[in-house]
Amino acid sequence: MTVTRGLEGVVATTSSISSIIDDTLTYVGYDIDDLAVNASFEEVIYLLWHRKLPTQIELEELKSQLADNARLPKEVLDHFKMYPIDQVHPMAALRSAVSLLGLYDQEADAMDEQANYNKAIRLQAKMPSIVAAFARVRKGLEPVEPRKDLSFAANFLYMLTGNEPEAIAVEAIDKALVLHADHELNASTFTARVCVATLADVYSGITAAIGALKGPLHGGANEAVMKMLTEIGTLENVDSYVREKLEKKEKIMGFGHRVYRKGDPRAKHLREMSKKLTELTGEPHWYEMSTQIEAIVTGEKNLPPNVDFYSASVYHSLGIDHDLFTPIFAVSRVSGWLAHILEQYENNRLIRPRAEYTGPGMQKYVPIGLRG
Ligand SMILES: CC(=O)SCCNC(=O)CCNC(=O)[C@H](O)C(C)(C)COP(=O)(O)OP(=O)(O)OC[C@H]1O[C@@H](n2cnc3c(N)ncnc32)[C@H](O)[C@@H]1OP(=O)(O)O
Ligand SMILES: O=C([O-])CC(=O)C(=O)O
Repeated sequence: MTVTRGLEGVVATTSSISSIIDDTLTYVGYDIDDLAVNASFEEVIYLLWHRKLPTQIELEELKSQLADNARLPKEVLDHFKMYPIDQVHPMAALRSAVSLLGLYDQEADAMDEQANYNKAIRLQAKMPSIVAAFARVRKGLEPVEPRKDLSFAANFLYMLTGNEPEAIAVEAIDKALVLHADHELNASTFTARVCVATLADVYSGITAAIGALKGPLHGGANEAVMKMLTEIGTLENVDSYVREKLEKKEKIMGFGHRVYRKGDPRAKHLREMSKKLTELTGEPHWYEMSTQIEAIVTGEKNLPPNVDFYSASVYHSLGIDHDLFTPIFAVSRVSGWLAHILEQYENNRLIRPRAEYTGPGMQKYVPIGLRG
């Protein structure tokens, strides 16, 4: 047996959803640079699920299906009030709420194509409602009902704050959602596919994927980046902080990638947004600190920033609580997870690799009374 640690370079499936070749990311053949500038998140959802861009009529239909399904069942909202609110990370709340949603979906275990598509719509529609409602309930505020006249991105911000968001904030969130939507066989998507390849239901797959995204080596890195920026505090502290960490062989969050070598093509869009938003909020130091960190880490380790690095200062500039950064990633990535789950069901085979055993050789059972 040959063991490939972390499955690096192992090709575990075929997929027609997204690809990363020579540091270029495409969704269904469309370059992420093109989509980031031109497409709305709703168009991207359609693209990932149908492998084609929607016509105007198809887009309107998807938007109204999402709007019609955005309300949360009362049971989920009531459940939030039972959580030990001070200790619960919003990713844990999201993971639990998605699992709970499955209990109230009468089609939860139906496996036909239409039922699975219906569940995809419901989950995509309800994820931002869960994140926004939890964020409010934990502050003692009432959840805000979703509106049918707003875009997906605008509705999310509206449910979070209770106010109609400014155009610049909607533009930033919409672009962030487009950029995070899918990424080939990343850890959380692989988790979702492994889970549903047992023919488990869609809710199980998404619950598992949220768990995988939560870790700081994956989606949790965006929150960790903001923690680092806050700890550093000022431009003057950047140099010593970063060099000390590198000397101690500690990781700088938001840098490095398993697949990209020259750089993550999504990072430049978020860098640009970070510059614009931090200037607008009168806090350019978050961007300046970030670029200085980038210069040191790239210079010393030849490690470029990944998608999580500049998204931190973008979300911070929008006034979003730091522990909601990863849940926002999930609100976007659920579109990719769902596309992969539907693709897995279309041509399923159980995913079951092997492990090379490194424990002791054959041993004889010793009754408990005779053990030393
Ligand atoms: C959406 C996303 O999931 S993007 C990734 C988000 N995660 C992060 O930003 C966390 C920080 N980055 C990392 O931990 C890694 O780069 C990962 C997890 C993204 C990729 O991991 P791997 O492909 O397994 O690379 P691995 O961790 O083995 O690193 C290879 C080498 O680069 C170094 N390295 C990798 N990332 C970093 C980093 N961020 N800071 C400092 N050194 C790093 C490692 O220490 C290692 O050095 P060594 O060979 O001297 O021991
Ligand atoms: O692909 C990966 O390993 C991680 C990543 O960048 C993502 O999921 O967006």
